[in-house]
Amino acid sequence: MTETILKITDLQKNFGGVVATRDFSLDIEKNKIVGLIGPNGAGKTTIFNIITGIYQPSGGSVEFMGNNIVGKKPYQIALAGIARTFQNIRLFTNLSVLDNVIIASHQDCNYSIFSEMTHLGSFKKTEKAVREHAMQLLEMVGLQDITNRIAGGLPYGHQRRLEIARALAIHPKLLLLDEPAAGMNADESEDLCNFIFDLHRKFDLTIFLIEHHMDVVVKLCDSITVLNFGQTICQGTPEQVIAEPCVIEAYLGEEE
Ligand SMILES: Nc1ncnc2c1ncn2[C@@H]1O[C@H](COP(=O)(O)OP(=O)(O)OP(=O)(O)O)[C@@H](O)[C@H]1O
Repeated sequence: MTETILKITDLQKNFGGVVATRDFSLDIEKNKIVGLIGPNGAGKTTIFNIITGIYQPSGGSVEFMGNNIVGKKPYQIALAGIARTFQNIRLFTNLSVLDNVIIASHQDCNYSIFSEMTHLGSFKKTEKAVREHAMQLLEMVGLQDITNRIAGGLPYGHQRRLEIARALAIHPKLLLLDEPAAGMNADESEDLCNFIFDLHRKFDLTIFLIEHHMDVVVKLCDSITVLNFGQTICQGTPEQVIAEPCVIEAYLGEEE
């Protein structure tokens, strides 16, 4: 039986006179990989920003695992189980690879300020567990040999992997990836696809991704939604979507 993990209904977002999202609805089933594509300015990132609580919608609803998440703060949504990466990678560039993941894990800890200040009891145990978990995540994303390197000095592909390790540190059920293959060549994109498939399997994750590289979207996704001017113009399997004349005109034509 299928289970809807994210239900978006009639979402609207206006920025003054600009309608960034218009009557957008989408159901995402648990354990699927779903793509969101469309030309620049179509409203894709705005949808991610609404799901993650960065923007409040002008109308409509977003339900995650049956609960309305509109109005919740970004950290509450993260703790509920939605993690994301950004179009422009966000890391603590002056900190080590390991510390970047440890800091991300702290969002998920529940020790008190008192135990933190006194370094007593649960804090010590939690710190040890956090560190071990961070190391496990770094191993999963293939960065286990460079845990002491400074994040800002890593090659681009490694920074992407580190950002994903940080996202995984909060034990998400739904992972939003905003243009994970941006700036990658064909070989790097191929590696990324295998990496995402691997994560999807190992962590039992549902993945919702924005991507301009059509080969990546077609390879990864169970279904794709195409957006133009804030509205869905087409939705279906990769094969259905790439055969749609309106998609070729609005998106693929532009790429060519
Ligand atoms: N904070 C904001 N203030 C005003 N307008 C905004 C804001 N954020 C987005 N917009 C506008 O909303 C529209 C959709 O932008 P959005 O970034 O969601 O598009 P996108 O599909 O993600 O584009 P890209 O592929 O270039 O990242 C654009 O017209 C954009 O200028």
